[in-house]
Amino acid sequence: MTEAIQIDHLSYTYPDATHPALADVSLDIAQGEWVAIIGHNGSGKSTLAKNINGLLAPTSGQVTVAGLPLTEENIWDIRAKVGIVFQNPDNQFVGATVADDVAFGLENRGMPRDEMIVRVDDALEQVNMSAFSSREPARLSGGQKQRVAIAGIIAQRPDIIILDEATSMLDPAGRLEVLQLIQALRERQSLTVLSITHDIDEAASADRVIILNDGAIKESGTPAEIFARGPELIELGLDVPFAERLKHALISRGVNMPAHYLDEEGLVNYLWTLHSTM
Ligand SMILES: Nc1ncnc2c1ncn2[C@@H]1O[C@H](COP(=O)(O)OP(=O)(O)OP(=O)(O)O)[C@@H](O)[C@H]1O
Repeated sequence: MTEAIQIDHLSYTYPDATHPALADVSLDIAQGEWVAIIGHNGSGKSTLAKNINGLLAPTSGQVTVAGLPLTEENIWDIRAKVGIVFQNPDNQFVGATVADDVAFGLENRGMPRDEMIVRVDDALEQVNMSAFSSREPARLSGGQKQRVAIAGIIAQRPDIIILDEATSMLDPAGRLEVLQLIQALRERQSLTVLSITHDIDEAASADRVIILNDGAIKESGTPAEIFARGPELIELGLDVPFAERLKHALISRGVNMPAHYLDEEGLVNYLWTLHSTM
């Protein structure tokens, strides 16, 4: 099976820097996998994303995307396979209406109008925004704006979507909207998702979580494996899910709690069993 993204011994040092922003990072992401990269400010997350879509060229090492080595000749083919949703929904709009905006990338590729209309309608339907196609993007909520930005990407039928802090400016409802959309898209098509995030709920939605620390991979595992290391995460300056923090607070007060990771629902269910045996 082709890996969606292969990163082999990637190092990157900014031209004016003495310390590498990425140091010997190796990572394979399978087609259809959802991987979340977490790490404190300055750990190298954005630098990694920029090395994956060719905005930066590795100082050493190799990046391969959908089987294509990232080189100057392949860069446009690779960018057609990788869509990036950025942090600020307001900076992503170019069209006067939602439909124009979703069509923009297709127009740039010179797609015939008939095919373009079908793709735009299909993409808006997939993000549940068909009813808004003639609206002005500026008047939408944050979550709706990010859904339109995602429609603009899926209209181009990429293999990989990178969410670069894509939910960080949204309120909790908007964040949930976007995460549920990504889940739904993945159920319908084999989409590889790489989310770079500070948001612990977004990381918890992934198949695998990778912790970057000082430009290197510190840990990699399922969300449950990673979040079970609560105190270690706090030491790395990372957020810990509410349920995990509560569990540790209860342990420190002498309550007997399971060692494995519990999400909120799991914690509530466990606390009920304690209550019923008292
Ligand atoms: N243009 C640049 N020139 C020099 N150094 C840079 C540049 N951009 C980033 N760096 C440095 O590279 C390291 C990694 O930065 P990067 O932005 O990739 O981290 P990050 O994990 O994405 O941080 P954040 O969560 O704040 O976005 C940091 O030490 C940062 O100061």
